[in-house]
Amino acid sequence: MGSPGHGDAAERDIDDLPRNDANYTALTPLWFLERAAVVHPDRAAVVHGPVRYTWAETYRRCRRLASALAQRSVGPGCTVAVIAPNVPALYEAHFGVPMSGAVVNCVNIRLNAETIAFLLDHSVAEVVMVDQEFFTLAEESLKILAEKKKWSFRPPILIVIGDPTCDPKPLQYALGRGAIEYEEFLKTGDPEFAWKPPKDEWQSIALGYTSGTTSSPKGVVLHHRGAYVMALGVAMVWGMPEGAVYLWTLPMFHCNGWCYTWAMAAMCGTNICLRQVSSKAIYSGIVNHGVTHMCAAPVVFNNLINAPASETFLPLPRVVNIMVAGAAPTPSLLAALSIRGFRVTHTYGLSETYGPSTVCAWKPEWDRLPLEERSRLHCRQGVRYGALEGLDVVDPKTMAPVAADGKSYGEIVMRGNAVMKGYLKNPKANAEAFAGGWYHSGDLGVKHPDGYIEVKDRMKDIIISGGENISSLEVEKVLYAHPAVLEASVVARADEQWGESPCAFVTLKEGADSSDEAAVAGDIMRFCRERMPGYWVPKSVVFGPLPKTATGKIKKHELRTKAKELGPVKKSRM
Ligand SMILES: Nc1ncnc2c1ncn2[C@@H]1O[C@H](COP(=O)(O)OP(=O)(O)OP(=O)(O)O)[C@@H](O)[C@H]1O
Repeated sequence: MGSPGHGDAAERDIDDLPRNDANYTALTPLWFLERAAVVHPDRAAVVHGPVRYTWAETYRRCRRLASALAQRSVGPGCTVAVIAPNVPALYEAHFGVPMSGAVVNCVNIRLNAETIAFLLDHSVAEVVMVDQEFFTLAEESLKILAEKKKWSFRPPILIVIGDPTCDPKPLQYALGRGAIEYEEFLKTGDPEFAWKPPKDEWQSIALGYTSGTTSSPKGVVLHHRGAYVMALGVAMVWGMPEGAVYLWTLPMFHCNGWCYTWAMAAMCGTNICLRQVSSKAIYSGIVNHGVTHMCAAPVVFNNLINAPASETFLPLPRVVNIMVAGAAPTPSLLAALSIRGFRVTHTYGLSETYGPSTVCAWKPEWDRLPLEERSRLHCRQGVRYGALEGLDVVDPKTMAPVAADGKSYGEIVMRGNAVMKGYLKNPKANAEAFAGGWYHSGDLGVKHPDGYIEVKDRMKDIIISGGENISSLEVEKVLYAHPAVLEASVVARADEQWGESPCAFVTLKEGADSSDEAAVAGDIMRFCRERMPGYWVPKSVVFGPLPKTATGKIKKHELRTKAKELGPVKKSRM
């Protein structure tokens, strides 16, 4: 069969035009900073207490950082670890470190010294930048590392980040121990440093370790291309306007703040730093700084809606957009936020996908539905980001998509430019994670007839009772609707009769009558029985505070250990 249209193949050269320096450049989010400094040089870029840097200043500071690192031979192939809460230096590291060619590794500040020693060793960190409050933690980690490596230990360059909003003593201590002060380090760098973008967009920009809620930490490596694509993708999905004021309620060390670090430069917005997240600090940011956007795990927003009136500022002075992800929000949480005037966007993703990769894209026709129905639909994790090319729910063995019936369980898998390069030095984990040409999330979900996916559980969290799957998330949704429940988490407990049965760990709201725990537990079980199949109802309810990760996720593995300590649920005599 001849080719359609005019002429023969030799005459068509539509695909023969070559790339050159004028029409092709490696994608990187670093250019966003250069542009922000040109477009809005005087606009506040980073605000932290009395500290305020404009975009022009931020660009100069980042170039200084890159130059100071380069002068010490820190460049491509090197890793710079940063141990800090949400302070300006951590934001600057997202640009300054990759501008030197090196990779930024933002370390979770809630880890212990042994784990940090493991990470610094694994990533071969050449530089450790540490906030003054965490200096002794870093010192302890380096001591552990030195003991382990013995003669082969090459101490990294140790930089301490001082914070004028804090007690100066820890800073003085760090300086006395020979650490270089961050501001002094910056002074050694050139503010006009001619940084170079990566030659290849596949070059690594960031390394982040998984929090280890399901296994030991794995080093997730991200590239410049993915960071660029996602920086634009996360702004687009939210309809984020130019000049947005973003409150850092989400740790920047958690997947680079879901790429909002780089996105804020793309949008020439203002970053409001928060050392410590509290409901009071959030409302104060909204009132005093004009915050328009913030992200966090459900637990942060759950605290916000349950905050005492003295810490609350309602009605909100303007619409405040919040993005919730990191764990499943419940319909009751979404409804409560909506009633208070927050515009909620629900997204879902993992460290391995640069943060969120699905969004429960809102449909205008849902506006007409009753609040309860709206919240139920909104709890679903939704559809893929524009920045992700593939997402499905499949049978993990055959890779065949499950039926879009809202019932058939499968594994959620992703593919595209917003999927990590891989785990650092872990070929076995990479082979498993990328089996069949997809990234395997380890999350179980269903696909609804409208194409929206819904996470049902982590594969490791699903409860199998008498051969039936019970989604711990579904049980939690109901528990959160109980008027006395502040927080709840459900795990499997061994059961003599059914193999496993749900065990609920619950924290009660302030003011709830907890004098008779057995009576409250009975009431909770009754409440569940009226709203779910009998075999879903928790057979045990344990009261107390719930263990959480730095990002506010409930540590289910610790609860599973507690459930194990309780021993099996005895066979009931009928
Ligand atoms: N909107 C959401 N709804 C339900 N679950 C979510 C949502 N967003 C994230 N998650 C859960 O969080 C997980 C990703 O979390 P993250 O990448 O931060 O790893 P982690 O749990 O902190 O650590 P580790 O991978 O070591 O267990 C997802 O796999 C999913 O189980």
